[in-house]
Amino acid sequence: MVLMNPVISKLTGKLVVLASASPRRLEILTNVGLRFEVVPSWFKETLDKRLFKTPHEYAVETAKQKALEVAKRMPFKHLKTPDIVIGADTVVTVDGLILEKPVDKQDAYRMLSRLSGKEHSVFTGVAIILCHEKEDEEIDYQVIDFYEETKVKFADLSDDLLWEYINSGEPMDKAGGYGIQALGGMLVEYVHGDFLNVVGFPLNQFCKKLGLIFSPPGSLTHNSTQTSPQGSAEPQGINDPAAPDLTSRATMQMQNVREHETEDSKEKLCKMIELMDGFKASKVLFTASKLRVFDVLRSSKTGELQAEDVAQEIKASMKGTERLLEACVSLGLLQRTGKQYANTAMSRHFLLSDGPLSLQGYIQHCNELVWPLFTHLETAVREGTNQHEKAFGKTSNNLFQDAYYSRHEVKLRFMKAMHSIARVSGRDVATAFDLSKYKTACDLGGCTGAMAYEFAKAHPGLSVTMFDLPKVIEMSGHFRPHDADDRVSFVAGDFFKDELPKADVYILARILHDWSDEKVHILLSKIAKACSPGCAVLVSEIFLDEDRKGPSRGLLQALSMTEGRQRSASEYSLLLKSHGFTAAQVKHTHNLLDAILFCDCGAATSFGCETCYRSPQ
Ligand SMILES: C[S@@+](CC[C@H](N)C(=O)[O-])C[C@H]1O[C@@H](n2cnc3c(N)ncnc32)[C@H](O)[C@@H]1O
Repeated sequence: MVLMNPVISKLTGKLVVLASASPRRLEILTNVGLRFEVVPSWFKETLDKRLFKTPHEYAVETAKQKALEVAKRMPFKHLKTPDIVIGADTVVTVDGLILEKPVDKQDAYRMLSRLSGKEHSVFTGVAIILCHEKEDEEIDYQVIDFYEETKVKFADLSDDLLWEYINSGEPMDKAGGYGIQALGGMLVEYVHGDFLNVVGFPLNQFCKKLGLIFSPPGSLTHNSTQTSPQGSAEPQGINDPAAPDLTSRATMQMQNVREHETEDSKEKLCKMIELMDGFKASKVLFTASKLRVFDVLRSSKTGELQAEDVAQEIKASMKGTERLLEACVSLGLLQRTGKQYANTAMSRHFLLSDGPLSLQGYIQHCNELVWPLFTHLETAVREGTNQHEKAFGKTSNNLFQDAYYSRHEVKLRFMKAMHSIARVSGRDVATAFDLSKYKTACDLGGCTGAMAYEFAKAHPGLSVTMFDLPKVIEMSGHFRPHDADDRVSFVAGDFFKDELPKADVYILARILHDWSDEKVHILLSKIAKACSPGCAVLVSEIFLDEDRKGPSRGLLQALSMTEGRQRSASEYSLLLKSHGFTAAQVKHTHNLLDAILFCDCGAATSFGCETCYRSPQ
């Protein structure tokens, strides 16, 4: 018997297409009464997994590409336009690895023994493509996507059992090398989450999503009315004798749609207000930092002060101080009990000038340098140039030599800014990859050495040479940590002109984005020349999403850049590839900077390359 799901019934009369040849997905959807055509996708599953922050993003993107390929092909090859195309992709992940379908029995054995005795995750990404034919016969594709995660634990599996299972042939066409719905069920100790998700399709969430598309929250669920995804009401079922009064139902429906729209527009308004006031919030943070409000509160005996005491300490007016403190409370930078103000955990963490993770240096840089540049944004956009001259009355052909290092206090401020970001992100960058096989590293443009010290701390066998312009090296002593490691040494030079120190790993942290492709090629060719076979290059930057739609931190920074540009991980990979470096591993650290490790494994050993895992050549 088929239990007629009211949501599934909404699809009656529509051309629904499943863009998958998987018999398991076909069975799951047929069992709930869905009528559909199967058009297997021609999309090759070749997306570079390393470019995705999480396995589910990879699965969702693959599902989306599979479904879009079918949706776009059908009007030409099949001469009909589907209403809905469903795509799905299932991956298994364990120990940070994505397991796909095994290529042979040995591969299946490797996968299954990795899963033995452990919990792993099964992710299915699903994409629902709604195809709308427009008046000009163009087709509009609306994509709704989601994913489901289920945790599965395997029992400890003996080699005999594994080989018996592998020889049954079942693992070969299945992600992770097993099928839970058949013999593979014997391997499983427990399942947490949607079982059908492990089989290949998260039916429950799929139905919920269809419910949201065809009957958004608040609308009537009676199957004789329907709300389109855009929110317009469409009364149906005129001939249904059991249907209640259609006019009042349609009116209620419209009311619900309007409520929904009101909620939606309120959310949009909040977002707009946040954007309009964003600059005020930044300036409050900059000013409170510059006036040392957070340090003053910390150094009081009880950690809290009244507004008048703060005003006295920072030598400012009572009225202005009170307004500033109140604004800080509203932004979560301070807390207030009665008349007493105190730091919040966030400000204790990042805003005390001597804290290990202090962002004070960077905040002052934003206030004194980035802020004036942004006040000329309109001209910068019109002219396509950096507004250094307008903001500071000086041209800057070379950002570092002409702008940052022209005056002592500006140089110090810039170095403090770099230092604070390197302190906050350095540990995550330094520990992003296993560098234990390397003995020497060179941090090119290492500034204060903060990143170099983090690398030395994270890798006990590594000596790090910090290389930067002479004007920087002469001041780096100011930033030397009290427990400075003597495996860090300093060399002065210009990386475009001078010979680079020899090293096994070259670190480029926030260097390449400052330069045009042309300059990047000059620097990379110098690194390639200094490199011996087997050496590596570690690039750490904000990586733009591949579609350049985010992260906004990177795209906003680009607006005040001079000759440089922000790039995606694959753009960096292309630049390095032309100098013989292969992108080996990508790490999204969830901190301020991400990282890619490139290797020059042209002369890999007969065992293959341990960094990029390429087979022997
Ligand atoms: C954006 S900062 C990055 C600092 C550091 N790598 C970090 O992540 O904190 C760029 C660094 O490159 C250095 N630099 C710029 N041009 C250089 C050159 N021609 N030779 C050597 N270093 C240079 C600057 O002095 C500065 O320290």
